[in-house]
Amino acid sequence: MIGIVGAGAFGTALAVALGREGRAVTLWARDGAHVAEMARTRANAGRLPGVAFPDSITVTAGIADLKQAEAVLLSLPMQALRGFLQHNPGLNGQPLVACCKGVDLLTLKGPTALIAAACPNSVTAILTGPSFAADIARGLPTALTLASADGEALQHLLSTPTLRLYRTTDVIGAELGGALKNVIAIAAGVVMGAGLGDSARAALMTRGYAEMVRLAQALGARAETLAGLSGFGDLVLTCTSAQSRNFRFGQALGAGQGFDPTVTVEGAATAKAVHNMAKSMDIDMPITSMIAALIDNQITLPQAITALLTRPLKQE
Ligand SMILES: NC(=O)c1ccc[n+]([C@@H]2O[C@H](COP(=O)([O-])OP(=O)(O)OC[C@H]3O[C@@H](n4cnc5c(N)ncnc54)[C@H](O)[C@@H]3O)[C@@H](O)[C@H]2O)c1
Ligand SMILES: O=P(O)(O)OC[C@H](O)CO
Repeated sequence: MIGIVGAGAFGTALAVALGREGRAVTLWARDGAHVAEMARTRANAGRLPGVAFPDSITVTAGIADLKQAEAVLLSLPMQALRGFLQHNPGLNGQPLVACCKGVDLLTLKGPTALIAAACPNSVTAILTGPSFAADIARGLPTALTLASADGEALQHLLSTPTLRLYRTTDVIGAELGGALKNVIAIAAGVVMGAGLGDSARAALMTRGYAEMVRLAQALGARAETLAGLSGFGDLVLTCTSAQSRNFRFGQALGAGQGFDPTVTVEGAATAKAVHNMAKSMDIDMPITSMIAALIDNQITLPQAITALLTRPLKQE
């Protein structure tokens, strides 16, 4: 049995994709009423409308029901992961696969470091890469990165004919790719929302990628990991699709409009965390820092655009 923590869009989509292949999946959610509704309707109308649960999915509000899982996928928003782990020490010892993208604002740790700190007896991994929950749930072809010190068994456990997992041991590179691209996706949304055009977005994505690689390499990641699915691949997807919540949040910011605060926008907190991290390491991340300042209302949109366009001319 595969355990999944978090019945949001992504956790539910993974449950459906794996369940459709006949694999037994237990999907945990914290809210008993939500679990009861999913059990009754065999769907998660709030997060993944129009997708029926295969028979092999069981839903539960009891975390102990995941005790026998071959692996537990943690599909929670990044800023909720640390608290969840603190309150559920019983997971220690089980293989734990982070499915979240971001950096914890308080500790400046990524998901696998948080898991390793809370559950030192667990094998840890991260599943990341370009994938919208709705696409996965519809059975559309998707390729992801599974990063772990030794992820071969997990790769086979979690791959399906339409959900193809590529394996790497560069955990830090894979998780930073997923975390940092969300910040650049907000910036790409700002560019489009402010009406600066497709050429400006391409420039932003390219310079954004340069700063992603700069920080990741300084933290020990391999540049080729950033060039793969979890970095470049996810950057392209998220910066160019209105399916992305990070992109849509940026669009609203750029257009001076409000945005539903209940929608998960991982890049917002991660922008602040990465800005703090880069500052302490004396690494230049102008786009990320601009987005952090913009979200915090420390600068206005015209000021942000002017600051980026008037940076000293330099070699590419
Ligand atoms: N949605 C996608 O297309 C997609 C694709 C790839 C990766 N991801 C990643 O998956 C992670 C989860 O995103 P999502 O889209 O499923 O978000 P979501 O907003 O759809 O769902 C988040 C779920 O987590 C639950 N939750 C929040 N705080 C919790 C807590 N403290 N304890 C227990 N449960 C809690 C919520 O009730 C909700 O069910 C994010 O890091 C995101 O970047 C999402
Ligand atoms: O909707 P977003 O912006 O959280 O993006 C979802 C996934 O990360 C895309 O790979």
